[in-house]
Amino acid sequence: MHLPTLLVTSVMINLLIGGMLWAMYHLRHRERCFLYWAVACLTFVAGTAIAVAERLTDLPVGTTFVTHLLLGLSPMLLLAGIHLLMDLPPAGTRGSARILYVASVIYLLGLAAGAGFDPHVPRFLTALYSALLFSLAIYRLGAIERKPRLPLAILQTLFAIHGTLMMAQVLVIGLAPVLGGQLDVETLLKLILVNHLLLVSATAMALPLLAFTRAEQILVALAEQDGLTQLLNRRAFYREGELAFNKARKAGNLITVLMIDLDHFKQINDRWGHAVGDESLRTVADLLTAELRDDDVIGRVGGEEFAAVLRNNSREAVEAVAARLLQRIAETGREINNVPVHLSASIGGATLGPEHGRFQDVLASADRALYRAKQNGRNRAEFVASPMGARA
Ligand SMILES: Nc1nc2c(ncn2[C@@H]2O[C@H](COP(=O)(O)OP(=O)(O)OP(=O)(O)O)[C@@H](O)[C@H]2O)c(=O)[nH]1
Repeated sequence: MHLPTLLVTSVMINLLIGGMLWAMYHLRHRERCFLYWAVACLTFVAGTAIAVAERLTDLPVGTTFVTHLLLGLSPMLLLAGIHLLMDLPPAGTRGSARILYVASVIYLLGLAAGAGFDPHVPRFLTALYSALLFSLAIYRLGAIERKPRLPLAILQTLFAIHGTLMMAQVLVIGLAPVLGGQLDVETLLKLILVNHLLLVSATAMALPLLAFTRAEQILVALAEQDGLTQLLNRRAFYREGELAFNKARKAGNLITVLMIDLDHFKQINDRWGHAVGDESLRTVADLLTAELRDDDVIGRVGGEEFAAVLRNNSREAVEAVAARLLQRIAETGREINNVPVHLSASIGGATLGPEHGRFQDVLASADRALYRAKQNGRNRAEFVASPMGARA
């Protein structure tokens, strides 16, 4: 392996990838994560180029410091780009931020103190610092809740291999003085460098994949969301409800559908205006989200009509939930936007029974119960009697 050839190849690959990311930054309406990643590639190129120049000419001592500063900055920018893309706080959690600051200060001081003495010292420090950054990146990626799973798993794997490789470099340099002639340090370091180059290229390919799947995920979420209340829209609610129905059927569990319709909503709009009407809808949506469980399915299925699928509940428990919802809607909706709206709702409920062959059948039963609640004076809940729903 000819080292200058390796380094020049590295510069070329990173220039190409950096250029590609730079182009993506412009094509993707200046999405800043691409800029960070492009600059990460370019700082790596600059660091490597200075390292080559250092080998070929007699550059002053300070250049080693600058070289490694750039090489250490590169994974840092990579991590910052991921934070931007995934809407994570810039420095991560308080614990990881502290680790990052302390490590960065030690790294800088170590570089400043050791760069002039032995060429292996800055390589040792940069590898150690990079390994730490890769570990932090794995940790931060693991903590992301809404995941585009595949690209995140690919990136975590690449970071794990890269971090291990950097630790191997640390070990090789660290053990060299102890093992003396038994270790062919230069050959091992070249081997690590080749793998490092491959990993840099693979990581740069995985980053746009992460950005694109993330963008698609956001678009899909928007297409399934009701713009006013952020609840599931009708289509998404039906799909999720059907999934819950099929799961419950298979497992022999209960589910209950609640149809929740606001009372005399037309009058609220007519009397107080659409802004108050909209705020009332948002208030009820927030209330449903707060009162129901995380794994319940909640949607806005019509203008002033909401629906929920409650999982694994007995009829008695669901009746108590409905009563609590009515009470909370009346309490919270007494005054909205400083006007006495006196909001109330009617609820129709149906628990999965043998007569329900499809999810739509449970919905139809809940709709009939809702009709009864409206007929019987509103601000109340009615349930469809079901042979299976009665026991639990
Ligand atoms: N502000 C606002 N109003 C809406 C929205 N979607 C539907 N509506 C209104 O909701 C009202 C629904 O009226 P109706 O279907 O007659 O029902 P209601 O007045 O609630 O009467 P009952 O359901 O019988 O108690 C209509 O006036 C719609 O214009 C919305 O997104 N925002």
